[in-house]
Amino acid sequence: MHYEVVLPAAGSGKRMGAGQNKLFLELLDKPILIHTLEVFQQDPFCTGIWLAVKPEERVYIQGLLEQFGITKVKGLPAGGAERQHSVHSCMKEMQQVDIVLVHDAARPFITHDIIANLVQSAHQNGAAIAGVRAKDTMKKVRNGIIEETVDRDSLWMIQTPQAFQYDLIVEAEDVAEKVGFLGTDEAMLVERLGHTVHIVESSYENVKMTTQEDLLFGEAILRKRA
Ligand SMILES: Nc1ccn([C@@H]2O[C@H](COP(=O)(O)OP(=O)(O)OP(=O)(O)O)[C@@H](O)[C@H]2O)c(=O)n1
Ligand SMILES: C[C@](O)(CO)[C@H](O)COP(=O)(O)O
Repeated sequence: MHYEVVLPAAGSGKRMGAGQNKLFLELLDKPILIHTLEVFQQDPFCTGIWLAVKPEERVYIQGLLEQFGITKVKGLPAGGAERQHSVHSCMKEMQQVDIVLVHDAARPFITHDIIANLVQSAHQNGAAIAGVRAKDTMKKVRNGIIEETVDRDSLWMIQTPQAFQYDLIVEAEDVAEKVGFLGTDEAMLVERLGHTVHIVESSYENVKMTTQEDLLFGEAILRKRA
């Protein structure tokens, strides 16, 4: 089952504190962005990549694509103020396909087997997202006081990729924009339409490079996989 992937890469990396787009930081030998792009460049079922970028970074990124032989990129639309807007800008340029994956460019350790499971589930069910079971006890806190301990057995830590049948994610993004709804992932936009979203068990290695500590974990994963 073929798919196209949307990679939002237009963030500011505030929590990383690198003073630049965190996706340009190198893990061992190349930028985080290239590690992520190479997964999809090498996946035979990926027929196109859409990269949401900051306009001022477009030329630099185009240079990286050429340097590392990333040839599947179909477009570099301008990202928006929020991650959701960056994804939507790619969806507005993408032509009809069967399955669309949305994947944080800041998650370079996704694997082909998890992608394949997500694509298959989205093909069968309409929507499927990556996640792993919560490892810590989770509690609701208000004003520094524990309000509720949430049953951990039903809690998952949600990741990307998030896979959707094309028409479903287009409708969800368009409706969200129309009503001004802002979610922290694409699944929220589909859930609010009343559509079921399936979970596909992912890996604890599929970590999002968000803070400095994540870089240490990331380089350890690369060394383990070498
Ligand atoms: N307006 C935005 C915000 C985020 N992203 C992208 O969405 C992914 C996940 O977002 P996050 O990890 O939060 O990245 P940043 O927003 O850059 O990080 P921070 O919140 O620390 O500033 C990243 O690949 C980031 O580049 C994007 O394309 N457009
Ligand atoms: C989409 C996501 O990666 C799922 O966990 C997460 O919500 C992105 O959050 P961010 O603050 O935009 O990185």
